[in-house]
Amino acid sequence: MSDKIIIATRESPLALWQAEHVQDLLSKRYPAKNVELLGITTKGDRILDKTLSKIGGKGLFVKELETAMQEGEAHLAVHSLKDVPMQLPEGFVLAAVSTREDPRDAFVSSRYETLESMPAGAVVGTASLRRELMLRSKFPHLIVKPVRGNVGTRLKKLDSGEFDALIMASAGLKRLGLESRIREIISDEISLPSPGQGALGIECLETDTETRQTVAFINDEKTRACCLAERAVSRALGGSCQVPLAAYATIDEEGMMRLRALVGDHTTGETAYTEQKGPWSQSQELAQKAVQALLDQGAQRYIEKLLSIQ
Ligand SMILES: NCc1[nH]cc(CCC(=O)O)c1CC(=O)O
Repeated sequence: MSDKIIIATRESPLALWQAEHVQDLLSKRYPAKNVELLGITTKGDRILDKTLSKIGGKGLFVKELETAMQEGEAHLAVHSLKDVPMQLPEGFVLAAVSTREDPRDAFVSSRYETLESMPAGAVVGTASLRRELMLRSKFPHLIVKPVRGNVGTRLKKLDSGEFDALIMASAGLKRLGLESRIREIISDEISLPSPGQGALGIECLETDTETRQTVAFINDEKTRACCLAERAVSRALGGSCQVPLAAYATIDEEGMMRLRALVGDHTTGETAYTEQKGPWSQSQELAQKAVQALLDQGAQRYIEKLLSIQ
């Protein structure tokens, strides 16, 4: 066994926190090993002037990390699972999915206490079509404005008065020690989370059995089943930032999985929604049922319309 483990990571503060977190877990588990980080700036980090859905989506944040693994410069990459494309490139696997930080969205504002209390015409910043759809369908009196950049950049834009509020992932804010910025955790009944939100995904080469075994202890089976069900729904429906889609699964004490998913048209707020329940051992079947239920409600119509205007 080699005595070094190299983790490829993006260099945003959140990505670094997450990579350092895994570095910590690995160092504690394997005190004899040297666990290092390899910071990489991805195309997604460099192009900041366009919305994510227009520049090609999630793949932009992981491709360079995958190249580093292919070229033997790193053993594994740590990602926010929700940023990982639904279909990994040939030759890569999700070696581990960690337990989740809070998967819900957060309301961040210095002007208003809650999303509900915002008056007509107030401006909410988000770069996510899923959050835009939620706002359009449930809070049509609010104005949605795109915001990009990492967590810190977005908060600066909020503080400079460009927006009245932001909707962001609670997980990112908590990890960065910015929990005090959260005015309200938005219920998952109001804002259904994104596939994989709050979980970390560890990616490595499929053939690298040593790394796969090394990181296996970080994997949480139930979280993995939930996230894979969510990702299966997303994959079947186009699976990218270009489609406003939410999918969120939980498993109760009796082992029953509850999978909720929605997809819609963020320009009108129209939404197809489904909820499926069954034993968590059948999570992939539940995902298929959810997809079928969404298609039965005309989900294809939203997806085609979106893809045609891009
Ligand atoms: N799309 C960016 C992104 N990717 C992961 C997180 C937060 C951490 C997570 O959800 O696991 C964020 C920030 C946000 O959506 O506000």
